[in-house]
Amino acid sequence: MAQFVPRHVFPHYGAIPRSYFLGHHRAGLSKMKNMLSSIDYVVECRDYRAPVTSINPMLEEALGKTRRIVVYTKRDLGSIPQSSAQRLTEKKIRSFDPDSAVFFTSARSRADSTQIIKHLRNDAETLDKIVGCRAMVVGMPNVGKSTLINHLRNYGVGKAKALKTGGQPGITRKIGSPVKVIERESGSHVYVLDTPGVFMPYVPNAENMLKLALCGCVKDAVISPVTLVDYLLYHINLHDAQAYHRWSEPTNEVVPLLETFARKTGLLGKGGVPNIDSAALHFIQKWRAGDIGRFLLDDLDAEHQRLNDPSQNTPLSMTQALKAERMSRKEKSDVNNQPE
Ligand SMILES: Nc1nc2c(ncn2[C@@H]2O[C@H](COP(=O)(O)OP(=O)(O)OP(=O)(O)O)[C@@H](O)[C@H]2O)c(=O)[nH]1
Repeated sequence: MAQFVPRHVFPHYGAIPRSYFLGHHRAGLSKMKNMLSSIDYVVECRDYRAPVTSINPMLEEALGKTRRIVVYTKRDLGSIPQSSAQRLTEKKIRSFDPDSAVFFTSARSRADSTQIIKHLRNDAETLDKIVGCRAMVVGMPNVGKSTLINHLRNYGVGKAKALKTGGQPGITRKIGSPVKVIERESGSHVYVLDTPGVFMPYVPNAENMLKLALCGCVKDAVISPVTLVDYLLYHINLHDAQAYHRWSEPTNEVVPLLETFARKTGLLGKGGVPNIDSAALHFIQKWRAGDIGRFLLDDLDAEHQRLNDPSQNTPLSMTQALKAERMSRKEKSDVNNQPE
């Protein structure tokens, strides 16, 4: 049998939507900015599977110089615990933020969250604050902010879950009340505030939009699930084309893969016809649960080069991003209104 050759380039970035900036994102961002003067720390969450792509330049711009802790969430979905690959990956990720305290967390690991508690507890600059220390947890939608706060509370003060979490973005819509995560004898306790996930007004690079959608930062209905699985398949094949052997031989063809997947998992419509969209959503869910390989969607070496090359590294300001989003909407409506 001929040897399987994965695709080295993903062929169709064409008609992918590039924005998902909702009313509560805009309102949340503006409220966060107004609250900054009463905040000691920003805890910025990024997704471990897309450590560079899940940085939101809008948040970086808005939150400016406030002291920052960077937390890469969902570590369990991006690497194998204690492996040398994990150590190397995390060394590279750390190098992106040499001036911030950087943590990697998995909701399954108590030790990961405890490291953050230790850091906050020992922070000399907030030890003697009479009113206590306030940290605001920010990041893209669905990145795991509320989950992180629940864990910090549980491991810090032994209390049960305080915040609602869920598999789709937008569970948190407003800035929450302070949640105590550390008690200090001095009375300078540490409180953490949850915030609504904020997306960008416009994502200049269509591939980044696919990565963010796969990580769950945009609602599943925004991009066709079959396109998402096609893009995921491209990545899976580059890492381990055996990862889906339960359902299919290695393949670069998304529809036949989804047909066999639907047959083998019983996702059939009328007359036993495979339900392709439903199969695509289930396939993505399996990957999000860590069942079809654990790897990063970002190429860290390429990202490192890009970040060090000023000609390739011009993040859009909020105004530019909003303008780009308006232009893209106008282009779309012009195309739709053209006579046949
Ligand atoms: N496997 C895994 N899943 C996680 C982890 N952290 C969070 N999740 C899951 O990710 C989903 C989103 O988590 P949330 O805590 O609701 O995310 P959020 O950032 O508060 O979301 P918004 O309400 O959109 O702002 C939930 O299904 C969590 O169970 C993690 O470390 N590992």
